[in-house]
Amino acid sequence: MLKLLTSSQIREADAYTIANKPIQSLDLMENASRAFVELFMEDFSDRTLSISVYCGTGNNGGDGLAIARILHKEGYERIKVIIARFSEKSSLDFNINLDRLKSLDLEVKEIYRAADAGPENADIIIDALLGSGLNKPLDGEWKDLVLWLNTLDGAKVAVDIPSGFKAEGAVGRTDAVFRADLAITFQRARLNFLLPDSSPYLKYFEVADIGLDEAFMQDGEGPYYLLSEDDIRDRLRARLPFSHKGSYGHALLVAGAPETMGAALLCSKACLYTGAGLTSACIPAEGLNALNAAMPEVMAVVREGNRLPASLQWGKYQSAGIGPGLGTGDKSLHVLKDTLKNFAKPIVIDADGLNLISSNYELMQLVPEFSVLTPHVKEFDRLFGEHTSWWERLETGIDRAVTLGCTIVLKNRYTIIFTPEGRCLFNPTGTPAMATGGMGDVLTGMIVSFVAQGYTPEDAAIMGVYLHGIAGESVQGYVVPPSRLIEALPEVILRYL
Ligand SMILES: NC(=O)C1=CN([C@@H]2O[C@H](COP(=O)(O)OP(=O)(O)OC[C@H]3O[C@@H](n4cnc5c(N)ncnc54)[C@H](OP(=O)(O)O)[C@@H]3O)[C@@H](O)[C@H]2O)[C@H](O)CC1
Ligand SMILES: [K+]
Repeated sequence: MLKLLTSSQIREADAYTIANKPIQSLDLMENASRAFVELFMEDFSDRTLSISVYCGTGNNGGDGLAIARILHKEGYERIKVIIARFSEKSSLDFNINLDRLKSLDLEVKEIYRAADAGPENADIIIDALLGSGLNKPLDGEWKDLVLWLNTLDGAKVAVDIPSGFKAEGAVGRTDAVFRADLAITFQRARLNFLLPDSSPYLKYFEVADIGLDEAFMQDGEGPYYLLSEDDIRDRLRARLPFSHKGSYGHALLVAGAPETMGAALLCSKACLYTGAGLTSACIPAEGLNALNAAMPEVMAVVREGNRLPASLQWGKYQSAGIGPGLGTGDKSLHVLKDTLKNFAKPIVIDADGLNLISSNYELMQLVPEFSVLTPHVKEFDRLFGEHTSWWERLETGIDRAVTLGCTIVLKNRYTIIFTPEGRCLFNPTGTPAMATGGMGDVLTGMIVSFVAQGYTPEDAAIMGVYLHGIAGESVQGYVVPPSRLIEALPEVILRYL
């Protein structure tokens, strides 16, 4: 897991690296600028594109000057540098890079007011005005310049952080932020890049390694981490010789209503394809034909009149999940209550299971410790109250996971897993093509399956979320139908052994 850091922690890592490695601050700026250019060249390889680099006079601006110089060396022919002299101060490394730039045959313009900028019709606008040094919202000349840049047609690329964008903390709705198509950021993704509140200001980001001290960063304070494939390799166990279906657990999925049997079918199939030894679906009688026809491998536990059968032997299941397509009527409420009371082991709760708890919050007391709750944003807010920013949701998620002793999986482009110990893990896998109904049902089935196989609920959530995203990425196309994703699972999981 990569530790994710706040801007001030990255600045500490910067200072630590300079103090403890044989590297000067100017070299770090050179590293950062080279790393930026390497990634930039992959996206914009055409050397005839016109590029305007807008620089402040701090170190973000210093990066901009170094980037302009390196791009020139790389053969980009049409580079212009515009320096915003809106502050009397300038950093040492900025000044040195300005001297280095002056020896080159490049157009450099210094402006003292936003109104002096332009005309501008460059193909690419590089924003090196302000980076991690931002300490207040943009106003005055800065704001005017950024608002004007936002009106231009060129592709917009930010150095490190779009100017005016808060890398962490609640992102206020403001226009005074450079609206970047791409940010090439240094060393670690910024926390707010991973939250939907960044979407008006940033379409994509890439991370450039600039050589900051990794051990120092990993030891930093704070609950935020980014999952990586090593986290799956470290957890996933091979299926052993002489193992049999009993070795991989029996999973029970309490799901479906006559009109929403699809949800029950998807989560049961995902459970089966993720490797549970046995999968049983507890479904309404009306869905029995559908289950038998669609999935001969899955066994049925039939709910007549939406009542759990008295014969249900709870003890024979190693894991259970409840909620997909269950409905929110009174009988579904009884089914949920009985399941929570009788199963009495960590359980995966999704969709209508969560909606029922939202409207009957006393049920939360019945939720066994170490259970996994898998809300999307609306379900999260129904459960824990309305939020005005995703940053607030991060704070709530950490707090509730600890107080409830549960893992909470807040589903999104970068799904966030809050663990009972108070960690907050961002998942990088998945694609926007996965934004379609039924995806959540699949994830639930996967997590239940991993719990059945003996993984802890927290590990099952980590593996389920990460592999769900990888399986989604493996299906090519404009949209990923959940049933196609499920079919990719056995092969995708095998890659991580
Ligand atoms: N470790 C790294 O990640 C490295 C980062 N590098 C680059 O350096 C910047 C950070 O540079 P820094 O000089 O610290 O800060 P900025 O360039 O972002 O800002 C400069 C000064 O601007 C002032 N400021 C802050 N907010 C505003 C505002 N809203 N309006 C006007 N002015 C503002 C502030 O100075 P004050 O004296 O006014 O407080 C800033 O100090 C980082 O983003 C990277 O691009 C290095 O190149 C390599 C290592
Ligand atoms: K910037």
